[in-house]
Amino acid sequence: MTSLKKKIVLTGGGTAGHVMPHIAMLPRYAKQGIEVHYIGSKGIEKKLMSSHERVVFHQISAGKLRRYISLQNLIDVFKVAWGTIQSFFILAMIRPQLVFSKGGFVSVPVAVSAWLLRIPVYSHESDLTPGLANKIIKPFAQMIFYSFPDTKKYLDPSKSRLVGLPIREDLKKGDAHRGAVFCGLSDQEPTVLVMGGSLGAQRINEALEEILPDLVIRFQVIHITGQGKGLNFQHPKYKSFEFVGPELKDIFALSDFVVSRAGANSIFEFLALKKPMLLIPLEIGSRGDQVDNAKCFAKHGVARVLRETELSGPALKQAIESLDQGRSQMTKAMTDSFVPSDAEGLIHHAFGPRLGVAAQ
Ligand SMILES: CC(=O)N[C@H]1[C@@H](OP(=O)(O)OP(=O)(O)OC[C@H]2O[C@@H](n3ccc(=O)[nH]c3=O)[C@H](O)[C@@H]2O)O[C@H](CO)[C@@H](O)[C@@H]1O
Repeated sequence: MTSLKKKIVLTGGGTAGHVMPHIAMLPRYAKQGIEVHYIGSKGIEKKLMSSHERVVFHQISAGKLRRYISLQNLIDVFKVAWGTIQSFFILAMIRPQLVFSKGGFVSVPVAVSAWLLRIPVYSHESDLTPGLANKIIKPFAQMIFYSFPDTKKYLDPSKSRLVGLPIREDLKKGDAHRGAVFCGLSDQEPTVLVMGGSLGAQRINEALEEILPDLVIRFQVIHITGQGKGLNFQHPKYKSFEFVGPELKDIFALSDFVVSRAGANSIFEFLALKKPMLLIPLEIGSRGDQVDNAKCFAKHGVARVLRETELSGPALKQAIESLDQGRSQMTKAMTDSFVPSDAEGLIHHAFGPRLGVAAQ
């Protein structure tokens, strides 16, 4: 029997990109008195959720959805099967009104178990083209929400809805001075932030290393390198981090523009904060989702793109200088955003009836 308490189960993981939109939604659930559970693996989702006291985290075994032949795939079949059994019993115990999946390999066993238990499954696609997890989840889901208007053509119109990408509200409250103090830099000098998504990007780091001695003549450089991918470069105008937690909002506020991978969360955050961006989408060894994300932003004049296959020190330097010159034009183009600016509609119009939340 379904209890009367409003409960939601969240799932998704593997990289921060599959967790951040859930974090963005947490204050909204709290405001509505909704009890939040998270089913995930021992990976990044556990780490990121552990600082949120109101979320009950349930760890399951997870495998990876690989697109190539590997012995590891066989082992992972058993891990996924065990993860499905674990999810089934966890969901049977919680009996939430719905499961909300953000994709990533851990979400598939949770969605399948929810479907077996007749618990409605909703999913959200961050990227322009649907990822493997969402493709698998599609038949089990009541509705797939999406971020980019162009995603519409990949989904069934009666079972999908454009809502944008939930951004952490907190990111809009950054302070440049606080950012400068945190980085040991000045808040009066032009500053560029270089980041390679939540995992860092070795190729971007290498190209940057080549041009750093030149770049710091003109700019302060903040570099988010990714775990274990730091450089041996020291300069008073260069500051690097492996990963940044709550201080990221202040770093964003301090930065005049950004050089980044084209992960959906990152680029929607830059758009919301009106940060001009040079995107170097992950291309080599990827399904190409970031290439599509970047192309779409470039088409709307809110990003410039440097292809990974053309990436080199000199190409990066030239692209940064050219972006610096075209910054104000890009900021102007960001004023009329081509996507919904927030995802309030998600909770009120989509989940609302299930969770007993009135539309506002
Ligand atoms: C290698 C890989 O599979 N990448 C995928 C992954 O990227 P990735 O996990 O890098 O995802 P995104 O760039 O979308 O999001 C990264 C998130 O981490 C945050 N952040 C980053 C660095 C940091 O120091 N602190 C911090 O909080 C960013 O602000 C952002 O919210 O998910 C994205 C969204 O589905 C996809 O588009 C990417 O293709």
